[in-house]
Parts: sequence; structure tokens; C-alpha cells
Amino acid sequence: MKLDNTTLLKNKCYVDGEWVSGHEGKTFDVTNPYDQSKIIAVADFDAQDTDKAILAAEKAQKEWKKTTAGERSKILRKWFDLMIEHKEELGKILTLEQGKPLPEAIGEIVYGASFVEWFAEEAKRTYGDVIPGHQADKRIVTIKQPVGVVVAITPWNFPNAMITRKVGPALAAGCAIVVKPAKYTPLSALALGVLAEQAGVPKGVFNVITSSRTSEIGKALTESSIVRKLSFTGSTAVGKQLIKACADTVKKVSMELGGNAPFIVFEDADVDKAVEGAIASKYRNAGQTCVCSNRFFVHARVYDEFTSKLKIAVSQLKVGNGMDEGVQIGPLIDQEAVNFVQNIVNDATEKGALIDLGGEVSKENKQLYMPTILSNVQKNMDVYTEEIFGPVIPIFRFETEEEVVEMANDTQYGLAAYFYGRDYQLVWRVAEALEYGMVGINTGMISTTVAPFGGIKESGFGKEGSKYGIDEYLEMKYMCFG
Ligand SMILES: NC(=O)C1=CN([C@@H]2O[C@H](COP(=O)(O)OP(=O)(O)OC[C@H]3O[C@@H](n4cnc5c(N)ncnc54)[C@H](OP(=O)(O)O)[C@@H]3O)[C@@H](O)[C@H]2O)C=CC1
Ligand SMILES: O=C(O)CCCC(=O)O
Repeated sequence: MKLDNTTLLKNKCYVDGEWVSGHEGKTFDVTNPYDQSKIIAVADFDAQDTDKAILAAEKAQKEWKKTTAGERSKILRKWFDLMIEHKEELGKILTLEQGKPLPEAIGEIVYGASFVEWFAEEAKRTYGDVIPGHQADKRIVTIKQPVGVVVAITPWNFPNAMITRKVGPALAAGCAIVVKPAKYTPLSALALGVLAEQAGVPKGVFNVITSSRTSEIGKALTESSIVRKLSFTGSTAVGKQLIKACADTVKKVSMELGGNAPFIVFEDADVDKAVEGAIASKYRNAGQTCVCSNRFFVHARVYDEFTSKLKIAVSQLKVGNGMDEGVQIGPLIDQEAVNFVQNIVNDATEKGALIDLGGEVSKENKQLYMPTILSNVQKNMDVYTEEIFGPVIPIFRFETEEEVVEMANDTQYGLAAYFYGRDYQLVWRVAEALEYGMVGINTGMISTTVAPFGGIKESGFGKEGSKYGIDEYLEMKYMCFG
């Protein structure tokens, strides 16, 4: 599948308002995960090129922070309009490099753009306080100021939205930013650069650097004393390394890391709705999201009804090339991801789990993993502890509320959790008892611009979206007037 003539497909980095190659002129290939065909080769930056991008951001930030919130808001609003105007083209680029079905990719563009629109408004509401003084001759005032130069390191599973929900609030707050997208999906990030330019984002305020030299770039970004803030979305393992790397320069840090979401179906749940929610929360992006349900706990009384209805629904999902009409589940990102999912399934079956559906790679394409349901699943299996990041539903049977809450919380992660039930006292008890940053109650879809997205425990810290998201890019200053 080829892209139509589009001005949004770029192969150079966007630095200081210019499209540039690295000083060595090296490139790396971006490929389609469905068939490994090459889409284009993009610039392969090194540390020296990265330092230039940081300096450009530093220079630009000095002027950007002086603009009024209204001025920044107008530019962001223009950027949002352009994203929506180009959502089909942006969606195609996203599907080609990432694999998710085209309607889902276009949905991501709309979701991603919504952060830019939201923070265009929030820019105007970064209020401070006037605090009654502690002495008769003192007056106390707080103001909020941009944190400075920001770096965003983003993953391949949401090549657009994970960028916009960092860049939107950063720019709104008056910060300049350097974005380092995942090496698998740099094209969606570069396309945002084209539209930023058209929207009038000043040179150097938004920079995109692409590279296959991950740790070299990571080092340059985290060691720089110019960079005052790092916002990261990705795995917990890498997040921990980045937190350590930012310690020497004491950067402000936000971490949106892995999850191990429980999905609980209580005995009084609306089972049809729970099946619908299970599909929505599990199969978005073929199971490759950090908020995807990972472990399914079903009360013994509704176990048979839930599993049989779920099996019918899952067996109807269409797997294939994300560019083809009607496809609901695209390829996994790479061969390693397919092997990882297969190993998790093998571990479960070797320990006694039963495959109710799927459990194998598609016969047509080695990147497609068939939607899978595992039953008779136990706590000693990897599916209980590991973030699967693939289309596998492992189902545990439970008897009591106490037992299921304990199992749900029995993980180092604390990002998203879901449950279905009707008794309002149980609903409140369980919602409060779950040790997670986000809880979906009788819904499998919790992601929205207006709510604070973020985890606790080893799923990270900091909130994205909502009225709180902009605070991650602001410092509060207290002024005491004598
Ligand atoms: N919470 C979430 O949203 C996500 C969780 N994951 C989890 O992580 C697993 C692995 O996925 P993966 O994409 O490799 O996630 P990573 O955490 O490895 O990658 C996320 C981003 O961090 C970058 N990165 C990786 N290592 C370093 C480093 N040492 N210094 C600086 N930047 C670095 C990557 O760059 P590059 O692309 O160049 O490697 C990418 O831009 C998944 O299977 C899943 O379990 C993955 C993605 C998102
Ligand atoms: O997987 C992620 O990286 C975040 C999920 C995207 C969202 O729901 O906002």
C-alpha cells in the first residue's frame, strides 16, 4: 500500500524550523510492520545533532515564554484545525508505520488533536494565588511559569497522541520542546512538524529528532543541563533508567509506564455489557496499549455465561492488514513482540491453561497474532505478572470480593483497572480498594482528554490531559512582598 501524494511524509528531522539531516548524513529505514516493506529512510541523528536541537529549543524558549497565553492559544488552535483537516493522511501514515487499522489510526489522530485543542484553552487558565500574609507588612503572591526546555521520549504504540499530549501542554505553558519519537514510528511525529510550521509555531519551539541510536540520544537528552523536564511514555524498565539518568541534573520528570490491568466481572454484572467492555479494553491496537486489560477475573456464577459470549464475540474479530477495510486487529509491532506473546501463551499452556480460542500466529502472516482466550489460568503463570502487549485474554475464576481485590492489586503496576458490577456499595468499595491511578466502572474505555491520565506504583507518576496536565510543565513561584 502506497501513500498518495502527500506533503506530510518527511524524511528529515525538524529542528529550529528547518528540515535537516544529521551531520554524518546517516539514515535508517522505517518499515511497515504488516509486511516489513520499506516506507522511507529517515535521518539518523547522533548526540552532536541532538545538542543542536536542544540549543535551538533553548533559544526559542526565551521568546516563546514572553508571548501571552492568548497568542499561544491561537497558534495551538490553528495546529489543531490542521490536524483535523489532514486526519485521513495522518491516519494513513500512522497505519503504515504502526499497523493499527486505519479507522483506529484516524481515531488516534482525532484523539491526539484533542489534546492540542484542550491545552490551547488551558493556556489561559494557569492562575496563581494571592495568599493572606502571615505578617501585617507582608503580601504573598504565587505565579506559574514555564519549566523551560522540555524533552519528550515517546513510544510506537500511539505515534501521534503520545506526542500531542505532551507537546500540547508544554507549548501552552510557554515551554519549547524536543521530541524523540520511537524509531519504529518517526513519520507521524515528523508530519506534526509540517503542520506546526503551517500553524505558525515559531522556529525552535517544536523540534522532532529521529534516531536509531537510542541510548546515545537518551544520554544526550538526559545529561543536558539545558533540558529542565523529561516526559516519557514507554516501558517501566526504560522509565527507571531515565529517572536515574535525570537525577544528576535534577530534572522535573513525568513517567507514563507499563500496566497490568485487571478486568473484573462480578456476579451481578450486566454480562453483555461486560463482554463489550472486555473487547474494547483488550483489543485496541491489537492489545498493545498500557491500559489494555491484562488479567480477566470472572465470578464463578457468571463464568460460563461470560466466557461463552466472549468467545463468540472474539471469534468474529477480523485480523489483517490495517489498511484493508473491515480489519479490526492489525499486526504486532515486530517479530520480538510476536515471540513474546507466543512464549506467554506457551508458558500458560505448559502449566495447565486451556486455549479456548487462537493461541497461535496467523497462517497468512507471521506478524498477526490470532485473538486468543485462555481459561483455567492460575497465578503461577506469566500471564498473571507480565504485561502481555498482545491480543490475549487470560481468564481467572473467583469466588469472593476480598479474593479478587487482593489478586487485582497483586502487581507492581498501578495504571488502569476495570470492573463490572451493579451493587452500589460494592462498586464504591471496590473502586476505592483498587490500587490504580484510573478505574473504569462498567466501561472498558477510559481514555479522554478531559480526565487525568496516569498511574501509581511502578506505572509512573504525573498526569496527562485534564486541567492538571499543564501543571507538569509549570513551576510555581512564591513571591513575598515586604
Ligand atoms: N506504557 C506504554 O505506553 C508502553 C509500554 N511499553 C512496554 O514496553 C515494552 C517494550 O516496548 P518498547 O517500545 O521497546 O518500549 P521502550 O520503553 O523501550 O521505548 C519507548 C521509548 O523509549 C525509547 N528508549 C528506549 N530505551 C531508551 C534509552 N535507554 N534511553 C532513551 N530512550 C530510550 C524508545 O526509543 P527507540 O524506539 O529508539 O527504542 C522509545 O522512544 C512493550 O512490550 C510494552 O510492554 C511499550 C510502549 C508503550
Ligand atoms: O499505551 C499507552 O501508551 C497509553 C494509552 C493511550 C491512551 O489510552 O491514552
